[in-house]
Amino acid sequence: MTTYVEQSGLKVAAELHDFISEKALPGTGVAAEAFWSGLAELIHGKGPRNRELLSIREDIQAKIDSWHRDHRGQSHDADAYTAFLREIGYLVPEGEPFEIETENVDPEIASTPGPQLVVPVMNARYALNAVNARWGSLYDALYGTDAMGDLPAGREYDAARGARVIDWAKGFLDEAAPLFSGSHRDVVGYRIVQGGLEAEILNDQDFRAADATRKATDEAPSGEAPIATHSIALADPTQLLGWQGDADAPTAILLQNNGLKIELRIDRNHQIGSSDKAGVADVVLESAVSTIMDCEDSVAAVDAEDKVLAYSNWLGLMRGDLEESVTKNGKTFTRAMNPDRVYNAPQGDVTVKGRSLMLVRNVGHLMTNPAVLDRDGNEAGEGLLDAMITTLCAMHDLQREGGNSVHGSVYVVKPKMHGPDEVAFASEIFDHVEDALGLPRHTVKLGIMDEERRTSANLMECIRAAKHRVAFINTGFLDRTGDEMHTSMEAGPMLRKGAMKSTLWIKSYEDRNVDIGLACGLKGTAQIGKGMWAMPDLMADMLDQKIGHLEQGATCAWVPSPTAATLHATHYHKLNVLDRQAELAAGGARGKLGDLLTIPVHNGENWSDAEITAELENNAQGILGYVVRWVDQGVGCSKVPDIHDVGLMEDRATCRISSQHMANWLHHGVVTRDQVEQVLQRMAIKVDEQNANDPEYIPMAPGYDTIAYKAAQELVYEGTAQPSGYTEPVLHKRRLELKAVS
Ligand SMILES: CC(=O)SCCNC(=O)CCNC(=O)[C@H](O)C(C)(C)COP(=O)(O)OP(=O)(O)OC[C@H]1O[C@@H](n2cnc3c(N)ncnc32)[C@H](O)[C@@H]1OP(=O)(O)O
Ligand SMILES: O=CC(=O)O
Ligand SMILES: [Mg+2]
Repeated sequence: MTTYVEQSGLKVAAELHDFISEKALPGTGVAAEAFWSGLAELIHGKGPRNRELLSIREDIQAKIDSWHRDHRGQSHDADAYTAFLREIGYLVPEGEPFEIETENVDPEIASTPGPQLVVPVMNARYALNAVNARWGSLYDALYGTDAMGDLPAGREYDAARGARVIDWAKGFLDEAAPLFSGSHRDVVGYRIVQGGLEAEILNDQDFRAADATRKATDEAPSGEAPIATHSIALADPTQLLGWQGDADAPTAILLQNNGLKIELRIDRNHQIGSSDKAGVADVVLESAVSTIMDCEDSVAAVDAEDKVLAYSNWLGLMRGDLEESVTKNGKTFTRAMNPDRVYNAPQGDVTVKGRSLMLVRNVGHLMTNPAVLDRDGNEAGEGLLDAMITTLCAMHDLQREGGNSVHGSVYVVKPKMHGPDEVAFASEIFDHVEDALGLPRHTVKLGIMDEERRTSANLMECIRAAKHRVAFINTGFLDRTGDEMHTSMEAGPMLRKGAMKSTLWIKSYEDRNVDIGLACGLKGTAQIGKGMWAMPDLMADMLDQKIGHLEQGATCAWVPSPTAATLHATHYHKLNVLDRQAELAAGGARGKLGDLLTIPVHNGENWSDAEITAELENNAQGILGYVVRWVDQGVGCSKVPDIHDVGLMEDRATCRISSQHMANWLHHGVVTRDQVEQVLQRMAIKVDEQNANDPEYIPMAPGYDTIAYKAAQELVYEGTAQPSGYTEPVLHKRRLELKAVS
């Protein structure tokens, strides 16, 4: 039973009340009375509009459903469909061209293309790891993953594999920070001479003849024995930003390329450095330039207890004092936030950020939460709570030097908004929050997730609706795929999930997002981001493919882990995104609205029984593997093996896709309910096996009546009725049920 405290007409769960009064408010200068009355006004003042926007969603969806039912059996008339979407207000008129006017944006967002990490904020261990993932070891990322094509064979250090890592990394340095001539592979020592980097390379006679431009350090008179070494500068000497240690024997060298930093760590006593010609012990890359601390799809937060954990961790990150005791490989240590890094430089010391720039993802407009009840006893809008409380917590950062934002901004990512009115509403919420907390107007910057079809279709107007706040737009293609299916649920059976990647709508969606972002002046002020790499263990594939996001013009793209951030960072050294954006802008818009509105229903081909079963099994396994941890253990993001045993990142958005897909095929009779139930049961056995080593695991078979199993059934069987196809209502309800019985 939740104990509530009466406050300004609200009922606030006691643990949330204590958190706000004792932890979040002190030090902000905001009086308790001002906070609670501001929250009450927000909930009572904006709650009705919030509910109205949700009912507009339902109303529009009902009209689209009817249109498809009325046109069933006829060939699709794209013009009539588009006219209908305009008539019902799904498509709104586009206004005059404009440019965003967001101010005080930190360079990590405005002008430094690089990886963006996402992390469940309720997991302090991971969140701290994420904030420290601003810097990551390239050697470790290459050695410990399949990035070079294979995995390490055992736990002992494999020197041959180590040599391949070093060779890869030095080849990378030759591209990102080339020497005037020769290769980093041949360097036997680095030093700083007159503020410039000099790389020592062993002489050879041919080299001397071939390269008259090099600088010899101990040049021997002509005719005498060959000199031992000669020094070579960087091809672009301005790439050197600083160093640590003596100029003659630096311990670290800081380089920069395309706005991203690279640190060579030099230590001839280190296990790796001692066997390296140049004493290089590691190549450390600036990796997660920014990180989204996620209160949304990667967490399971259903009540005050959960929300307080999420808010406490965010507060600790904003105060800079979050710590967690971590036990790893038999050792226990305290994980805290890394300090900034200081280097020598010709013009004095250079300090660079040691931590990733943090954004916080609030929840969208849909859910409510029992942590606070309004004056009528209804649960408060969770998005309203997040807005007020995450901003309050971020005020601790605004009041200290050397924290997260050096420009006095708070970065909030707002997901799952449908169209410009909902974006305008989000901006109004933050107007209210700023007034209540005494913050200057537009302190809070907004990241707009372009992940619902009505937002993609009206993206320019969505950006205009928050033009003083927009700090990013991002193609959340996972939710977007779920919404694609739900919006056109009545149009017919959808393509197989894997085929969605090569559809016309998705290409147009990705292109248009960049086109519109550039046209609205985001370049140099705000991020244009792309989606998650959802296969955390397939790093070779990521290295191969994710550069595509930069080619598409994205200044950041999501990665699931620090290691992925380090590897993805190498892409930003290979391709200068700001140049690419200039090229794309000059080429004109590519994505077409007509293509965006094509519906990915299957084209009449006959799927074999085996294909249908494979599709069902894949989806069922993903749902069940995710739901068992969400409902039974409160884990909102998991790595779940698919039917090929590839670990996939599953969160609420991927669960939305799988459940909507199954619901769609069931709805259109591609499969029967019996077939679905058999597959769910078969996959439940498999998921039970996969979790056999987890002592806290609650098996689903042979009863198939656990709360988690029922959640999976409901997500599928009631899938067509879920608002926008979201999984939150079912997951929250079932998790609360589980919490109540345990
Ligand atoms: C559609 C969307 O909305 S996408 C956005 C939501 N998704 C996410 O946020 C994904 C975030 N990623 C994750 O949660 C995890 O990487 C998972 C669940 C995918 C995999 O987690 P695990 O199975 O525990 O990963 P694995 O065992 O390979 O690695 C664990 C180590 O990596 C670290 N790690 C993994 N993911 C992250 C992360 N996102 N941030 C920081 N550290 C991380 C952990 O701290 C841990 O290291 P430690 O022992 O030193 O603490
Ligand atoms: O939030 C991201 C997505 O892909 O959905
Ligand atoms: Mg999403």
